[in-house]
Amino acid sequence: MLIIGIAGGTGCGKTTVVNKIIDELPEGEVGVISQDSYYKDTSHLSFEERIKINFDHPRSIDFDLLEQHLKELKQGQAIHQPVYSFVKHNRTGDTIVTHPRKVMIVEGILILTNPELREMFDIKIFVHADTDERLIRRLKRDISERGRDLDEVLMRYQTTLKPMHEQFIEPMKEHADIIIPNNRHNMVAIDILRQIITQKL
Ligand SMILES: Nc1ncnc2c1ncn2[C@@H]1O[C@H](COP(=O)(O)OP(=O)(O)O)[C@@H](O)[C@H]1O
Ligand SMILES: Nc1ccn([C@@H]2O[C@H](COP(=O)(O)O)[C@@H](O)[C@H]2O)c(=O)n1
Repeated sequence: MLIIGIAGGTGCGKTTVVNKIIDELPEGEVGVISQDSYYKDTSHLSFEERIKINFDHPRSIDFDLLEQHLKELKQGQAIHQPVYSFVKHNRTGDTIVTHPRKVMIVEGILILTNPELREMFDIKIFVHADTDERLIRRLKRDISERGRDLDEVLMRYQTTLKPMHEQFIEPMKEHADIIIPNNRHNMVAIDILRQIITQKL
């Protein structure tokens, strides 16, 4: 199994890059684990308490479960990946059965901050897009898909997104094997990745 970690700030285009890689490789060869599925269970908190959580800090992620699941996949076992709701700010209680594949991609803003997880990646990728570009994309996406409004996104941006990005995410470029510039759609980078993956397989 080839394990690829794809990190980068919110809105940089991680999910988009992952989907393009899936499109480029034979069907059924690629599986995906999203860090978003591993936000800690917050069922014990009220909604008002949940919205105050700093979702851009590594402590908001259940890295133990993420690591355990990746190990199980590596051993050939299927896992139950939690389903996360950005509207409820909590896991839904549902899970998706994720089967081991020849290529497993782990994507998320903070996945390179965890040393144990980092060790498990055969290839570490950092997707880069400029800060203003990411904020514009985030605004559009969170308003259309995640039930947010302008004030919510901007408040979160100023209080947690920007400072956490500078403290935890941007420095992780140092650990990356490949940095993909993604201010515009970058099909050349996807093609190079496809070649690297095919060669390694
Ligand atoms: N290279 C790009 N150029 C323009 N828009 C993009 C690009 N990559 C992604 N997007 C858009 O930006 C938004 C956020 O992208 P997404 O892949 O969800 O980012 P991430 O997973 O890193 O948060 C989506 O609406 C997506 O369609
Ligand atoms: N309840 C939540 C949980 C997370 N977020 C934000 O999601 C971002 C990470 O997801 P991407 O798909 O953008 O990589 C992160 O920046 C969190 O602020 C949220 O808004 N609400």
